[in-house]
Amino acid sequence: MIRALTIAGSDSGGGAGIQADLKTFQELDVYGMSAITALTAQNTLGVQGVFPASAEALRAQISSVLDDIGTDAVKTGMLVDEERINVVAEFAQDGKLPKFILDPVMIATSGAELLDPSAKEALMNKLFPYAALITPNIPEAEAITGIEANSLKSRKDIAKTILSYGAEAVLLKGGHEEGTDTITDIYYDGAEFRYYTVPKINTVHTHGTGCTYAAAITAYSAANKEMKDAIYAAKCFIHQAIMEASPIGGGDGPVHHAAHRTAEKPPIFTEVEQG
Ligand SMILES: Nc1ncnc2c1ncn2[C@@H]1O[C@H](COP(=O)(O)OP(=O)(O)OP(=O)(O)O)[C@@H](O)[C@H]1O
Ligand SMILES: Cc1ncc(COP(=O)(O)O)c(N)n1
Repeated sequence: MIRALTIAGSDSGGGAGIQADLKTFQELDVYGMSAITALTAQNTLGVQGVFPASAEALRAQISSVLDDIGTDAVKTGMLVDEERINVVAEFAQDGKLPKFILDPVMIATSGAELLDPSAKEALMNKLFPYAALITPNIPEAEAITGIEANSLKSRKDIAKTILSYGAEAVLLKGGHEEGTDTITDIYYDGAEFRYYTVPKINTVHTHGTGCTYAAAITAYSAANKEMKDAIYAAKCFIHQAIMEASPIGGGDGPVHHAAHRTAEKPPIFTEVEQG
């Protein structure tokens, strides 16, 4: 059985965070495990409360899972603050986080703060160097680098800057791009840029897209797909999940994690450029 561990926050509404990750792992036939960084009281309208797990509780969860079951890949999502980042960094420094997919979650779609802004440097300095892939969305990438993502050139500069912190690769997600008919995610690994372009789906039901996408990349990496192939397969999975997202609740509904079972394969245009 292929195994994957997610270290992230719990979304009581079931659309993002740990819940999205475990649903995605299950859909992709990967045995899912979790270490919870915080409970959030959350629904499709927003985040009503955040209740961090103690550093001790977080460390104990990760140790319990790794000491007995082990894992083939690890994903991180909401890490709350520097204290919890330090716990994850202990495991990273000990070489215990294989195929580490780091989703630098900072602010929820609804606007809620999921990472203390003063913890940004710790995330970059203590965890980025251990990541196989970092998956920022546009606002996160701008906050990390201080570069405005207003052109292709600036996006490529952002990818290069993030990679310079020591990760193996970066995937700059384009979901927040405005005024376009297509969305492009940009991959960079120091040797090449790879552009994954899809038609934009006209929907507000995108709660959990970032978590689900990174979880699918983690699942495919755990199953030994090369990173670029894992991203392509995950892109297909997330696109189908957004296409069939449901208007559950009164706000921005969650993506449909089981959509890949029945939905048609989306057109994904891939372009490669030496970098
Ligand atoms: N309207 C859309 N149509 C097609 N693909 C989309 C759409 N919105 C997001 N995506 C895709 O979903 C994935 C997640 O991208 P996004 O930039 O929204 O991440 P995120 O902001 O971290 O997600 P979240 O909404 O969970 O915070 C990317 O592959 C992106 O291209
Ligand atoms: C626990 C948790 N983790 C991550 C997100 C980000 O997801 P989104 O931006 O889709 O709200 C979230 N809302 N909640």
